[in-house]
Amino acid sequence: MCTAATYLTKDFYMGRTLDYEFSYGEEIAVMPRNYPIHFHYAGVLKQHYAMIGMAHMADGYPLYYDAANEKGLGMAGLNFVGNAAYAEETKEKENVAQYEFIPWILSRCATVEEAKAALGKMNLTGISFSDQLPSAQLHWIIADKNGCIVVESMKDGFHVYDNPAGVLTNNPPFPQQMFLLNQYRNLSPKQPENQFSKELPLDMYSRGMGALGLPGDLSSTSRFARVAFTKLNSQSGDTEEESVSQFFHILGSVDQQRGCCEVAEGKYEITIYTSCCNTSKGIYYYTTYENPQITAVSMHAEDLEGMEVVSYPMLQKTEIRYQN
Ligand SMILES: C[C@H](CCC(=O)NCCS(=O)(=O)O)[C@H]1CC[C@H]2[C@@H]3CC[C@@H]4C[C@H](O)CC[C@]4(C)[C@H]3C[C@H](O)[C@]12C
Repeated sequence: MCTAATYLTKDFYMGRTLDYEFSYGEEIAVMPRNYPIHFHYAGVLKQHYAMIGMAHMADGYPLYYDAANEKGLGMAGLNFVGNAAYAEETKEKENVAQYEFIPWILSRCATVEEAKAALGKMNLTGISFSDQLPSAQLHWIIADKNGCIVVESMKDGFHVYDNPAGVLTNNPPFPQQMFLLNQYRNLSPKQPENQFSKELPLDMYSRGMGALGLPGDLSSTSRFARVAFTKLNSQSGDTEEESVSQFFHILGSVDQQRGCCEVAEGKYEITIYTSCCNTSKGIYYYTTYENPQITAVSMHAEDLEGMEVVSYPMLQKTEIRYQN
């Protein structure tokens, strides 16, 4: 499972959790403007926007899971197993392999509006990167400070939806996830009035009762509702520290602790990493399961006129700061 969210304060933030029972070995990868991107169909793109994100490095080529470019546009791929279906190659449109979808968009689009236009011209195919890395069944969230969309390639076609909630998890398809929020329209961060019955003197025995009924489990529909509620009611200051801290709290609402989601005998899904990218400033913050201390990689600390991808393995060891 995975969960993604956007957050706007003075800057625009976007991030995700990556939940799984094993890691593909991912690193924070900065792709400078002159790194030649070899697209499967479209040939080599020699110059493009620089980007930063989490990627599996395959012989120097970054297979991005989530990233943002220097213009402030962000994009993340989340599992969409059983529903994702890619198209066959076509002559009518520009073909893009699913594994290169993120760099294809982020290399050329500065905004969600531009991304929407680019999506209209492309055809997403299911071709694999390699035999070892078969095609992943994903759907994507694309966002900037002015808007957010979801892209779902399914048997019944290629869908682009506006995403007013600015969140995404996994199955079912996005319109159904949004529909299910109707069930929770009564939830509130405020203390609820007794609407149940005038006959009963029902007591407000606790704080936080306004959101009673918000599901607490780890299913993708429950995580969708929980992270939407948390994000949309979120209050924070707008400094970098306050925004980043708040963002990690938002995704903290869907954090997966080892032991609570058994996917096979003795195998547990956990939140491998949580990211928060300040897409306005090109700073990628992350925590890992074993290292809850926030660590950052800044795109602008690298030579963005360079030609090679620079990548940093995630720091996995907790550093506890003793005060005495
Ligand atoms: C496993 C992850 C989703 C985790 C998740 O959601 N787990 C819950 C399962 S469930 O939702 O409950 O069913 C996904 C998210 C992004 C993916 C990579 C994208 C680039 C690249 C694409 C290539 O084609 C194949 C290899 C590749 C490295 C991909 C590997 C893997 O597929 C990644 C990590």
